[in-house]
Amino acid sequence: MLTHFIGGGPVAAGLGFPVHDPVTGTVVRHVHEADPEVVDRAVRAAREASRDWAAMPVGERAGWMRRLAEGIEERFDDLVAAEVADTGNPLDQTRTLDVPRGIANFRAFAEMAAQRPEDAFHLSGTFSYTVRRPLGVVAAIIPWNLPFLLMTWKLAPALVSGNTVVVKPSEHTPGSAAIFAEICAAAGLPPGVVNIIFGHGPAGQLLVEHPDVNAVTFTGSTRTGSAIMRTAAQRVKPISFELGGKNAGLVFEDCDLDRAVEGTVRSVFTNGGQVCLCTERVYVQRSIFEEFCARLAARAQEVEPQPMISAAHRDKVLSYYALARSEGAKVLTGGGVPVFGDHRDGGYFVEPTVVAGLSEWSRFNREEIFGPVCHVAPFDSEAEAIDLANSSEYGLAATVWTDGLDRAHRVAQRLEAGLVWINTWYVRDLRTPFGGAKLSGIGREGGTRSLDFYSEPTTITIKLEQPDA
Ligand SMILES: NC(=O)C1=CN([C@@H]2O[C@H](COP(=O)(O)OP(=O)(O)OC[C@H]3O[C@@H](n4cnc5c(N)ncnc54)[C@H](O)[C@@H]3O)[C@@H](O)[C@H]2O)C=CC1
Ligand SMILES: O=C(O)/C=C/C=C(\O)C(=O)O
Repeated sequence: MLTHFIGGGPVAAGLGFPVHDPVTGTVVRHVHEADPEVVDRAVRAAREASRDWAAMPVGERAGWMRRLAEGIEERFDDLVAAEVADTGNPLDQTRTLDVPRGIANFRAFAEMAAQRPEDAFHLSGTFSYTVRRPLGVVAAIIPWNLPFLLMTWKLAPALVSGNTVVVKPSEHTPGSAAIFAEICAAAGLPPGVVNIIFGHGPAGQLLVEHPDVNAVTFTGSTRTGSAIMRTAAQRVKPISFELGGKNAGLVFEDCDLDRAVEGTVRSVFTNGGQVCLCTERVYVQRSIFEEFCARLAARAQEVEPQPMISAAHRDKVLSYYALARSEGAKVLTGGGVPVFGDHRDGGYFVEPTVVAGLSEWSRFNREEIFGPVCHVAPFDSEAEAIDLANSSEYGLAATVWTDGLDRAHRVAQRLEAGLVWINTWYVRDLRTPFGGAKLSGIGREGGTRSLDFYSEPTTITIKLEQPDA
């Protein structure tokens, strides 16, 4: 049974719960569930480690980040195997995206923190400069879709900024976090700097409400973000949220159609649509609408189905397929459950699906589905396309497909989204601000934005003696 990692060692406490393989539906491992005592123990361990870790020069902490990156490299295959077993994500994607990003996250934030200049200002006989102090103990609540990528995306900047951390991975995906605990122990990371507790939502809630937790970083659903915000509000804890999306793709008639179709296939179906950045609403200029739809539907039929994370999530996605039909949609392809005739029939698969014909105000077009599915609709003008894209309560990401340089920039700047990709999708530079507007989140992480969130500035102003004339 997987144990918590507290104060540098394993802690076997709390009841056990099973984790299922999404590909077959069978149990892959059992895990301890954190109870109030475990949560308290983890936060106390983090607090005890906090003073020495915060006092360490940033260059030394950056050295620890590089050692953790090396530890990930050494355990690369184990991490990939654990991640694939828990998530059902494609092996190739896990080898090229999820685990390599863990390495990149630690290396990138080590460099950015070590080289970061501080603010300094000179004003009429005074000199002001800013120093940054860590927040203390940070709670990191992680989802299941890209678990290792997202855990390390939060851990690296929090740690290098001098905070100690208690991580709660998703109940569906504890495996890679448990291996990361072994990596921390093998590297000799000071006990209590990283603590990992397992469990469901209530364990996360206990962590967020713990009086000795100073800040919360969360990626996941808007609904849970809202619950965490209510809890954190009681002690006015800083929060950083990356939440859901209902992302739009805009396909203009002056696009490279091959590139737009392939890019949309990627942006809709990657990871079974279980990435917050995936496109769920595609708007296509009317002159190319029929051709685009036919080509997208044909390509969707070639996409290898991927399991959803759980039976409950599969049922949720299927309920949206049913909803689309009941709302009067035309199903261009998919809409059901694939039959393989092998062990995968016990898993949580759904068919890659494209639908059309629904109103913008249908539930299907308003709510995040988080599956391999999109709705396609025509538009007539650039202004209408922008209005349609912005008509969502979410504002995370958008894609624009056009060969018109002026149009690309004009449209991108008018979209109410934290991230806009032009003629591409999901290209990441870790130095850029990452996050969303409206229901998609609060704040931005990435580069100096992460370092800002995980630290508190103090401005120091000194009166200068005037030099002798
Ligand atoms: N990145 C994203 O945009 C994601 C969106 N989702 C969406 O959310 C839906 C529900 O999936 P869930 O796995 O339930 O996502 P969730 O957002 O509820 O879970 C994410 C994490 O939050 C924890 N958590 C749940 N309730 C909590 C609380 N009250 N306080 C503190 N931590 C809490 C969970 O244990 C997990 O570690 C999915 O169907 C999908 O639509 C899910 C995962 C990621
Ligand atoms: O940082 C990335 O590259 C990806 C982030 C993805 C999410 O935050 C998500 O799917 O929730």
